[in-house]
Amino acid sequence: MAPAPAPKVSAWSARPRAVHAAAAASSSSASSARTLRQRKEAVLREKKEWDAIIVGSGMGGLTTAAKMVAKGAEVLVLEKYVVPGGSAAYYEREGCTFDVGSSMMFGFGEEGTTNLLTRALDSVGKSMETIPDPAQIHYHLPASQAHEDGLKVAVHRNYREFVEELAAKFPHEREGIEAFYGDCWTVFNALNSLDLKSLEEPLYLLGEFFRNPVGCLQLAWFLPQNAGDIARKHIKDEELLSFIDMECYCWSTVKAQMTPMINAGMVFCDRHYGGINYPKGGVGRIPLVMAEGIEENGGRVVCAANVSKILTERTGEDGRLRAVGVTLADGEEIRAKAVISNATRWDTFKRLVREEDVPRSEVEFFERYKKSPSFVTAHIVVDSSVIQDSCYCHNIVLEDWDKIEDCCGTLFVSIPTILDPSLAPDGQHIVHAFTPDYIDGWSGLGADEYKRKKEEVVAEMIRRLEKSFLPGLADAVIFKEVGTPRTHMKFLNRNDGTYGPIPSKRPLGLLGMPFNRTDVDSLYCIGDSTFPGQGVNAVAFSGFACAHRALADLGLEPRNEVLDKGMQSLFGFFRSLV
Ligand SMILES: NC(=O)c1ccc[n+]([C@@H]2O[C@H](COP(=O)([O-])OP(=O)(O)OC[C@H]3O[C@@H](n4cnc5c(N)ncnc54)[C@H](O)[C@@H]3O)[C@@H](O)[C@H]2O)c1
Ligand SMILES: CC(C)=CCC/C(C)=C/C=C/C(C)=C/C=C/C(C)=C/C=C/C=C(C)/C=C/C=C(C)/C=C/C=C(\C)CCC=C(C)C
Repeated sequence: MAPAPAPKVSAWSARPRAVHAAAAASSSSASSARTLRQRKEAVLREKKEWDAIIVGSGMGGLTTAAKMVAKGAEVLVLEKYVVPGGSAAYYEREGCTFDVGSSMMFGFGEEGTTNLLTRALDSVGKSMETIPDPAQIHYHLPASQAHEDGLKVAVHRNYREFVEELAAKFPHEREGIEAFYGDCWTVFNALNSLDLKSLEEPLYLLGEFFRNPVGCLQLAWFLPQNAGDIARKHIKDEELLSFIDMECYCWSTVKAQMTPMINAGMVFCDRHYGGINYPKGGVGRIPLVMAEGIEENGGRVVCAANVSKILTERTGEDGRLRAVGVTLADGEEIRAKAVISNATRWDTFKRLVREEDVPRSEVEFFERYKKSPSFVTAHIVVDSSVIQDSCYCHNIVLEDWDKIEDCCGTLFVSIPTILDPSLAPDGQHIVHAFTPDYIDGWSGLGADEYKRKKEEVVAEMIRRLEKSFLPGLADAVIFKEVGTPRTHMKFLNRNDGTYGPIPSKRPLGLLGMPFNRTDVDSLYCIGDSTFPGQGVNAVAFSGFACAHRALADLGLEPRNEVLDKGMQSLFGFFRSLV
């Protein structure tokens, strides 16, 4: 994840990106700000009350909006930054288009029900050209007695090819490998047979149960389990178990024993089923195209609109607390029947909601989950001669198994120009290198010290890349832009720049993760602080689920009040066990 100063984009508009960028290039920053302000004022004059306001236009927010406008709801998305997308946005420099953070797209295939990005676009009448990635990741892992030159494994798009490659490195564990990934397929096939909607909506849940009891029971079985426990049932080799830890860590930022099995099933199979697919023109195209579709379906996506408070009132005979709208940083109040927050839970309940209104359930969430680290990221433009033809787009580098979870331990590297050369000028490649780090080490530094520390960290990244698979990298660098946890905090509005929540202690699978409703009526959460957690396809699921639940509460989808109440109590009971 990354990045740097604001892209020179003048205003959000429902136009193709080329037009958008061209408009940007011709605008001064003062006129950009004016255009954004004028558009915001015009949109706010359109209605006195919206069906739903969505705070933030990350992929969680946009997916929710897309599913809601498709059912006729009047939805306003408010984004603090100048373009939509959050972690999936883009910026442009020196003729290159950089992905701010997300670059490995799950859920972008053609088949099944788990391809949530494809389906969210489809719901607003949009589709995108994608480029299939032949491998999800190429791992460059520590050397051992058995693997003297380091453990090198490519996770091929073709499942059998991947299993054969791994089994060739661990022949004595062939059965364990087949059994562990086989369990992952059981999870995935069950997920991929459901019409994915809100688990908080009992009519839907009962319908799915009667349609597909085996799939639902399989999911219920795996729901409280973690990937590490299942792996340990089948596999004994410590090096292979460390490999499974890395397979989990590189997307969940925790090892296998802390990673919910449902999520592992999703990630370890979607990469072979639908495959990893890169959107032509860069990841930042997805939010632009989706926002365009939302607007074409009557919704509004307004940028440079910073929400400073979620408005609550005690209304109705029951006197219960309800969210009734938001206040913007410029003091403007906007009313809505539902407020949906795509900000992290820390930002939502420690900044946007008044302290006296924070429900007990949210305090418990802060006890169960803590903030994962942020990232130091470098977008490096290099002479293309340094990237060999055999190089894959996504790579992981680790030299010492004990350092997998350390700050700056695991090094992630994407080279998106391998898939889409149009992102950089001819003869150049983009190397996006990033490594986990906490805000603490970056807070309170003076300007010179901050700059020096950035240089040091990036020099070390380049040194490691030269040693592992990019010899000659240092001499090939043309341009580099470095982001730190401070950058993430500032531009992505994420508390301490965190990548998302991680369990404070060993979780019961996904049971501790809250769904979309909160204990403040009409206030919902989406994004990575809700079920099923981090990841673009995961936050897209939170959007599908939240849209369904909120539409039911607005009377735009079927609901049954008695069953709803029973379900709420049941979930409350489950969570008290956790
Ligand atoms: N696949 C990858 O390579 C990769 C890499 C990085 C991140 N990701 C994933 O992306 C996920 C994040 O998606 P998300 O949708 O939950 O969140 P997000 O952080 O992407 O988007 C949240 C949006 O809300 C906006 N916002 C926050 N507070 C606001 C306020 N007060 N007013 C107006 N706007 C506000 C932010 O500016 C941001 O645009 C992470 O979980 C991570 O896993 C994936
Ligand atoms: C209620 C009861 C009791 C029962 C019932 C049962 C049932 C029915 C259940 C159901 C469930 C469900 C539906 C679930 C769902 C889930 C999901 C959808 C999930 C998803 C997930 C996803 C994910 C996790 C993803 C992730 C991803 C990520 C994070 C990524 C990342 C990446 C990165 C960081 C990059 C890397 C790079 C390089 C290597 C360079």
